[in-house]
Parts: sequence; structure tokens; C-alpha cells
Amino acid sequence: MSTPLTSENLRLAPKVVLHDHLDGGLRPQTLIDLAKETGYDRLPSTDAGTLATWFRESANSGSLERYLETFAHTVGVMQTRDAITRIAAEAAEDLAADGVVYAEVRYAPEQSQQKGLGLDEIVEATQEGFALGASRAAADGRTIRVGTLLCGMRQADRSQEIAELAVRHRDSGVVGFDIAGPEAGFPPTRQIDTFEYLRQENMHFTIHAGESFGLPSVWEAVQRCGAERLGHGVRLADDVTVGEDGSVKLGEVASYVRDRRIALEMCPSSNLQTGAAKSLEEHPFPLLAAERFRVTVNTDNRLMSDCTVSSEFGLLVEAFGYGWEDVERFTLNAAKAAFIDYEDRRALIDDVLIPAYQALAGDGS
Ligand SMILES: O=c1[nH]cnc2c1ncn2[C@H]1C[C@H](O)[C@@H](CO)O1
Ligand SMILES: [Zn+2]
Repeated sequence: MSTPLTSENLRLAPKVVLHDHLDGGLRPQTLIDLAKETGYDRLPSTDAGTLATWFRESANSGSLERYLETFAHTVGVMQTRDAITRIAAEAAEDLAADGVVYAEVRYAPEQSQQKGLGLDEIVEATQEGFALGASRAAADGRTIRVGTLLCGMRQADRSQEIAELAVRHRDSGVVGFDIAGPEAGFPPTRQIDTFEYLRQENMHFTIHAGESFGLPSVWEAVQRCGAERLGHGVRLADDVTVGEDGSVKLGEVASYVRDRRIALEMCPSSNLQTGAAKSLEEHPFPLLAAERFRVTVNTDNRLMSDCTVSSEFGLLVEAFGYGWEDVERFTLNAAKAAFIDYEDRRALIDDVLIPAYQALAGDGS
């Protein structure tokens, strides 16, 4: 018999998240504690409940630029080694508690230098935190592995430095690179030399594209920069035409992305907040999933969207009637697109995910 697809069972099911920002996932109380400890005096509230609501409501702005303004407060407390380690440890614990077995968590090290920390020190403090969080989760009976993506910020000019930092730390848990920040006016080709460098170093990278800017941004990210995955990529749907008879026709960019199995790191709640999608019903997730794009389900920012990986799955299950076989497919999509070694991906898929979803779907019982 199949296990009922409830929110609690979704939480217990093993999941993979590829797009989760460290500075978008702080616990509200931690933010308050760290603001006090580090002398950050600009928090909108020192009550955890009020602060959580403030983030959710402020991020719910309909604009990516305004959504991004809320990060000044989280980044504001990520300026000491201890604060960064605590935040990373809690992120690993919170993801593990939500049933995530493999996570790629990203952040922009250049934003943690307000008090003079060095870039390498920031990466070391983060890695230390993830290791600590994973070992605390293990003590609680949960297994999680965390890979890190380092982000260059599109509006700044430090991507090359950050890419070199990622390459330097590739043997201690950094698995890839990304560019984040405002999309309009900052095309990924501004950093084209950095992407060329990363390819020469055999380093993986994803690019936030097709979120607040349209199809040209997706095309540039894929064809000019060589992105292996797309952060969001919702506007790819502009290249998918659904006829009156329900027939679906893909344009060249969409075809290429589907043919090459370029993963789409979809984050439904975040998309609703930034206006990348008007409503869940109009979100391109079900269309792209039905057309067998490599869609994955992600949080983007757990604090700003007040979500978890399992709650994002829950939204999609409720809106589009997905079953365990769909949850499994989206999870396997994420495992296949992870930036870890092939052997590790295979082990994750064969030894962890497939047996668990067989049991959930009631196969062989
Ligand atoms: O959805 C997003 N689009 C573009 N940039 C984003 C998004 N979510 C977070 N960021 C930015 C704000 C963070 O400070 C930065 C690094 O995690 O990435
Ligand atoms: Zn993001």
C-alpha cells in the first residue's frame, strides 16, 4: 500500500535541494541573537515572530530588486567567523530535519567582508558550520551532505576573484559557482571571462537566469556562458507555445535546454514574491514538468519565503495533484543534476532515493 502523501510524509521523504541561499535561510531568533552579539542595530524587530513576518511581507514585493533589499539584514550579521559558522550549522540541521539528504547551499562570500574577514576565512567558517550541522544531525539519526556554491554578485565586479576562491576550496566542500543579484541590466555575459576560466578549471556552475528578465537572459546563460543549470529559468516558458488544441511546441532555446537536460532550479514561492510568476496556477512548473524538462524543486530563501523543501513540494502536490512518482522524479532530477561526482550521485540515487520512494509508493510490499 502506498504511504499517504501528507505534509508530514513529504517531510520524512528523502529530498535533494540544489538552490538554497545561506543568507536567505537564517532562523529569526538566530538573527536576533547575532545582531545583539555583533552590534548590528538595524533589525526591523527583536521579536522572532514579528521579524519572521517582516521578512515574508517585505520580500512579497513583486520585484526582485525590493526582494533583495531584505538581505541587508541577514548579511549584516554574517560578518564574524562565529556567526557564519553558527548560521551554516543551523542551515544543515534545519535542512536535515526537513528530510533533505543532499543540499547545495549558496552564498556570496564578498558580502561578509564588512568587518574585514578574508574570503578564505569566510569559506572555512562556512564549511566548518556545515560539518558541525551535519554531525549534529547525524547524532539525531539524520544523514545530510552539504555541498557549497559560491556566488559572485552580478552588480559587483568580483566574480573572477570568487571563482578562483571556489576553485581553491574545491576539495573541502565547494562544488560550484553561481551568479546572483539583480538580473535586469546585469547580463551574465558581463562575467564571461569568469565562466571561461571556470570551464578551463573543470568547475561546475549554475546561473540565476530567466527570473526577472526574459528569454535572452536564459539564452546568454546557456549559450554564451555555458551554464550547466539555471537558477529559476521560469521565463524559458516564453519559448514554449501551447496551442488551442493543447499541442505544445518548443522554440530553439527551450528545445536545447530540454535536450541537454539542463536542470531548472525552480523555487515557486520565491517566484510568486518577486513577481516572476503571477500565481501558482500560472507558474510554468507543471507545463515544464509535463514536457519532461529536468525540473527540480527548491526553496531559494527559506526565511524570506517562510518555506521548507517539503512545503514547496506540498504546494505543488496540492496545486497540481502530483503523486509520489512525481515527487520521486523531481528528486531524482535534482540528484542527477547535483554538482558532486558521478559515483556519489549514483550512490545517492541507487542506495538512498530509489529504495525510499519504492517503499513510499508501496512497491514490493
Ligand atoms: O532569487 C534570487 N535571485 C537573485 N539573487 C538572489 C536570489 N535570492 C537571493 N539572491 C541573492 C541575495 C543574496 O545576498 C545573494 C547570495 O546568496 O543572492
Ligand atoms: Zn536564488
